[in-house]
Amino acid sequence: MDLVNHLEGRLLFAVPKKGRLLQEALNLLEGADIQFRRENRLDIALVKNLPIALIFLPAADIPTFVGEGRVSLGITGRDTVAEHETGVESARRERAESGSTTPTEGDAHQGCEEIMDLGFGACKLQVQVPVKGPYSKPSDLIEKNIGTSFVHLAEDYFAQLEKEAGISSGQGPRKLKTKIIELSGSVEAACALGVADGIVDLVESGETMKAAGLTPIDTVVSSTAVLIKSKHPTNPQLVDLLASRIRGVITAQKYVLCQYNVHRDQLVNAVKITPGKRAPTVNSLEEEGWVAISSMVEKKKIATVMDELTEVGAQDILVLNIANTRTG
Ligand SMILES: Nc1ncnc2c1ncn2[C@@H]1O[C@H](COP(=O)(O)OP(=O)(O)OP(=O)(O)O)[C@@H](O)[C@H]1O
Ligand SMILES: O=P(O)(O)OC[C@H]1O[C@H](OP(=O)(O)OP(=O)(O)O)[C@H](O)[C@@H]1O
Repeated sequence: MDLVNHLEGRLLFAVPKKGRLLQEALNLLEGADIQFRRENRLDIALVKNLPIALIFLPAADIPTFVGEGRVSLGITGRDTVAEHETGVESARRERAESGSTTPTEGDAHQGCEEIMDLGFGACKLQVQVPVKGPYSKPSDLIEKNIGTSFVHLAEDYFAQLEKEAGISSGQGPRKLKTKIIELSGSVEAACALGVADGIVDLVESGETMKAAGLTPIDTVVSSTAVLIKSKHPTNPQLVDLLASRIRGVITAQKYVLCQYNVHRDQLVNAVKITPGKRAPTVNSLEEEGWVAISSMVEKKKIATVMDELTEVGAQDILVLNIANTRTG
């Protein structure tokens, strides 16, 4: 089937085609009951149960498609959104300063709006230097060579440093004294191979940089995966519906339901321990003086909460996983 000709009337939703965000993004789509089958080697998949087409794109390109309004919705890293928006802004500024009338990427750009943090893909874009080297603070790298895949964020960062040091006359790559070298991957190898004095690259566990003999000296951006939308989506109601479903899945993943019985004398203390998202549900038990409480609790806090409930005399404490939610 020629899928490209079946996109009419469908909301386009961009999903990372590979890499770190792919699996978690697919899990979210499944949780939101977005049903599709991706044919081998095809980067478009029609959704069976909703008027949506999924477009599988490199995570770094998704802000371009969404920002220009070609695709209405996307899942990508906040770092890629920041890089794209910074690039557009810098192109606009350069153009305005030069008085040029040649169209640039920024002309088609309406902008991306972040709908929500998706809670996975946490990483930091950091300035890294060789452990056994002469650089210990970011300003030591002014006028040096910097390797990165995030050229616009790096340019902005060093423009700011140069300004603070009283070296540069303003922003923009042409005025920068520090040399930003664009690399598309394995950025951590650049220092050891003599291409760069320092790098600006993503770090999660820190293992890659440690193995490459590098150490962080600053963080440029902290990132997680985000759901973004274009300024003028083709079907705003469907965007809201999908956002609501995805929010429900994320909440379900983040919380558990805690149920227990406690004596009415301890009700105030118990409610302090499990205040719930809105408020706990409290029901009377058939047994005189006792109540049954059920409340949503953040998964990461549940062990401590159970300890504290036990201390106030709670009994029959049960913790249940939540399959899905729609909460206020
Ligand atoms: N080590 C990491 N830990 C967690 N998230 C990361 C990590 N590296 C990257 N990310 C996140 O995942 C996004 C996609 O990066 P990833 O390297 O997986 O993409 P990719 O499309 O495979 O790109 P490339 O081919 O350049 O590696 C990044 O923009 C960032 O938000
Ligand atoms: O802190 P860590 O958990 O070790 O992760 C950091 C590494 O992950 C990313 O690279 P990726 O594996 O995507 O490879 P690439 O940059 O060479 O494409 C990033 O560019 C670092 O190299």
